[in-house]
Amino acid sequence: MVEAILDIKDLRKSFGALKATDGVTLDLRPGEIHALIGPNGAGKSTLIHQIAGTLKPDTGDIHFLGERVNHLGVAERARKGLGRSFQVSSLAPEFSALRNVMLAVQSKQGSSFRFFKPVMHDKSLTEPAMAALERVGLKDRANVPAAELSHGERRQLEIAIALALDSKAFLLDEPMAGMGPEGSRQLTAFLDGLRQEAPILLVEHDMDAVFALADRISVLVYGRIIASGSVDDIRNDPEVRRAYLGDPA
Ligand SMILES: Nc1ncnc2c1ncn2[C@@H]1O[C@H](COP(=O)(O)OP(=O)(O)OP(=O)(O)O)[C@@H](O)[C@H]1O
Repeated sequence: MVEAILDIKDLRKSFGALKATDGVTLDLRPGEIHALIGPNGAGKSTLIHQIAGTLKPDTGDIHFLGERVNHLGVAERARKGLGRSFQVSSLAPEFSALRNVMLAVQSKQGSSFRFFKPVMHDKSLTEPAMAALERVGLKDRANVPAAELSHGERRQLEIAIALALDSKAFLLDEPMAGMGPEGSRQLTAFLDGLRQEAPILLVEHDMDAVFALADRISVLVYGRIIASGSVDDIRNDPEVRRAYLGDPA
């Protein structure tokens, strides 16, 4: 069996009486896009935040590249190669797109201060940062402050940062949100290729994108995975159709 890059076992998280994550077990294998779908409030973002390290699970295990990472903070997980793009952005809004990616390159190189070189002229930072921006289609927006980018462009910028960090897996929470049809098409094509580099756990409401991209789909309802399988399995699953895809009960 193929070793999973990311392995989640029996994860649980409650907010008061609400079981937002209720015993979730799933994995992410090399080369795949594993989509996580479910109705609003099903617990998709809560799950992604626990995997990324921004939220602490009550119980359960998260293994990344064979190592238990429950105790690690978000920055440490990112440095180990867990790349992410969230609904709530983690960008430095006043910095340009380029500078935001350069910060990631710099953190990966392990040097937080450079006394002898003005950073914006340091090619060891600017070149990989520009390359990452070019890959996500933001080269022409490199000098625009993150705060002035559109919602969709900020998502692209977060993916560029994840690329610059040499991510070994990507956690993407609704990357299509706020994109027009053309933007969604471009991002779909980009993610299609990205899976070769590192597998993607994709939370997405855009079902066209999910059905076009996913190798596997897991369906989350009330914090539980009610079904997991191929696109065809999920499309034809009567319980999924009732709970999520809108069939009458
Ligand atoms: N910090 C919190 N405190 C209390 N309840 C929370 C908190 N975060 C999320 N919840 C609740 O947990 C449940 C799951 O929310 P979550 O945002 O994970 O769902 P989701 O599937 O991502 O929804 P959407 O598709 O709308 O983004 C919801 O009922 C939500 O109200």
